[in-house]
Amino acid sequence: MLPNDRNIILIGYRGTGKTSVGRELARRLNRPFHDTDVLVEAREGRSIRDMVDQEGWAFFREREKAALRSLETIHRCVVATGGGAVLDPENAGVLKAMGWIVLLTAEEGILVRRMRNDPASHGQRPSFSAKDTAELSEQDAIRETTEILTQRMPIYRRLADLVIDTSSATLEEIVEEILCRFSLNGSKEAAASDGSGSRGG
Ligand SMILES: Nc1ncnc2c1ncn2[C@@H]1O[C@H](COP(=O)(O)OP(=O)(O)O)[C@@H](O)[C@H]1O
Ligand SMILES: O=C(O)C1=C[C@@H](OP(=O)(O)O)[C@@H](O)[C@H](O)C1
Ligand SMILES: [Mg+2]
Repeated sequence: MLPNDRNIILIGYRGTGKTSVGRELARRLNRPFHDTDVLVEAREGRSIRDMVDQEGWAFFREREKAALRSLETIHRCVVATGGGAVLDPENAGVLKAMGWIVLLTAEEGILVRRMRNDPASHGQRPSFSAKDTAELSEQDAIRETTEILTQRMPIYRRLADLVIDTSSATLEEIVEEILCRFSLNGSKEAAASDGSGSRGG
């Protein structure tokens, strides 16, 4: 498979833009787009919030893992993962094998504000704590986000081939950066694989 035939996989915390960037990136590349949250909700016929409220987080994580497994053999696609998908080491291995991994990051306060302003949060982002997200003060939500990011960032960074801070970037700028780096990366890989990169000046 040519390097640029690889899948592009988006990882990162809730609200970093994986779904929005992934959808636009797929459009620009004219490639299929898969969002694991959407796959899980479609298969279960209910929202993530209902799944978690009625069955618990473990139920959702099992369905998320199955959704990821169903994507294992795809090529030339763009995949947006849910922010917690990488926590399962088997999922991390599947993602690493699936393609080129882009980690999206943003400052905690920006993430909290984006999620509070996102209508999709109610159904797709149930609280990790006992209190409902909407009941948390902004400060408590920032504190919760900071705590969870402290645990997750090492996992995210270990998997990432490219890291983009989205805190003050527009969707367009992020997509352009990924397209540019994907094409550069692809030509480097192609050169390395056919040896043309070794003929230095
Ligand atoms: N770069 C950005 N600048 C401003 N708002 C953004 C940006 N990326 C995403 N958003 C907004 O943040 C919210 C969450 O985006 P989403 O793509 O669902 O993120 P994720 O899939 O990582 O949770 C949405 O309301 C989206 O419009
Ligand atoms: O970070 C997480 O554990 C989660 C992130 C969400 O997806 P987004 O990252 O697309 O919001 C969704 O999978 C669920 O609420 C769990
Ligand atoms: Mg998403």
